[in-house]
Amino acid sequence: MSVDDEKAYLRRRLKQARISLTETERHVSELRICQSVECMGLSSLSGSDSPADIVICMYAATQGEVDISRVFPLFRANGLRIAFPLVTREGHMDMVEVHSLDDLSPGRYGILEPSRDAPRIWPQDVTMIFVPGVAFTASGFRLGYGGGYYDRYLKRVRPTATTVGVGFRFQVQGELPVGAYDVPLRYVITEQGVLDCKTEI
Ligand SMILES: Nc1nc2c(c(=O)[nH]1)N(C=O)[C@@H](CNc1ccc(C(=O)N[C@@H](CCC(=O)O)C(=O)O)cc1)CN2
Ligand SMILES: Nc1ncnc2c1ncn2[C@@H]1O[C@H](COP(=O)(O)OP(=O)(O)OP(=O)(O)O)[C@@H](O)[C@H]1O
Repeated sequence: MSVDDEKAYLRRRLKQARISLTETERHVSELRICQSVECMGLSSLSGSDSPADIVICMYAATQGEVDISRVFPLFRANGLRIAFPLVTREGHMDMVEVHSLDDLSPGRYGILEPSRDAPRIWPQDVTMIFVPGVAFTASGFRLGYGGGYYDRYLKRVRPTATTVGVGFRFQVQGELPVGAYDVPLRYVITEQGVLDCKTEI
């Protein structure tokens, strides 16, 4: 199988598995995952930055991705700045600050997005970014929908930004086809806990 065929096969299989979860399975896993997302996000408050200087990038779940939006109110209550992806053109996205989930409306690919007119976050200001995906490895490699959006975006954030993949445990694969553009993530959160990708092989 060619690398592209292998990626296409994995995307099909894992997207199917994601939407096949029962409502209860999804609910239980999402609650556990959100606890880790909460801890990880709030850990950014223990550094020297004031909360207003901390920018956390979230995402609006689509196609059965883990929905982490329930942590939004807690992050906001702690004064953190939250941003969501906005597709700007094919293969490219920016992050836009969001004050309320009501600021989001359906955009490209039907995903909830912030307004095109709202100010963009400077990628160098990103403190932490939660990254959805179709598949991950314990070493932090990630397979997305194939648009290269996160691959390109992760190259623009500051090197000290904490990059965190979010998925269900079955999305963690032993190996994935790795491309030259792939930027490995620092952590991967699943319902079984947090994988520290620096210590995983
Ligand atoms: N929740 C979420 N938001 C995100 C991403 C993501 O992966 N998840 N992105 C990260 O990339 C960007 C959007 N990228 C996407 C790229 C392709 C498809 C998609 O559904 N592609 C179709 C085929 C193309 C089409 O419908 O035009 C498919 O997969 O079948 C969705 C999102 C920005 N926002
Ligand atoms: N930094 C980059 N500059 C130019 N092209 C890139 C870059 N990153 C990725 N690409 C291209 O984008 C396409 C998709 O890459 P890949 O299959 O790794 O996407 P993905 O990680 O599955 O998708 P996404 O990041 O949108 O979820 C590939 O053809 C790749 O060559």
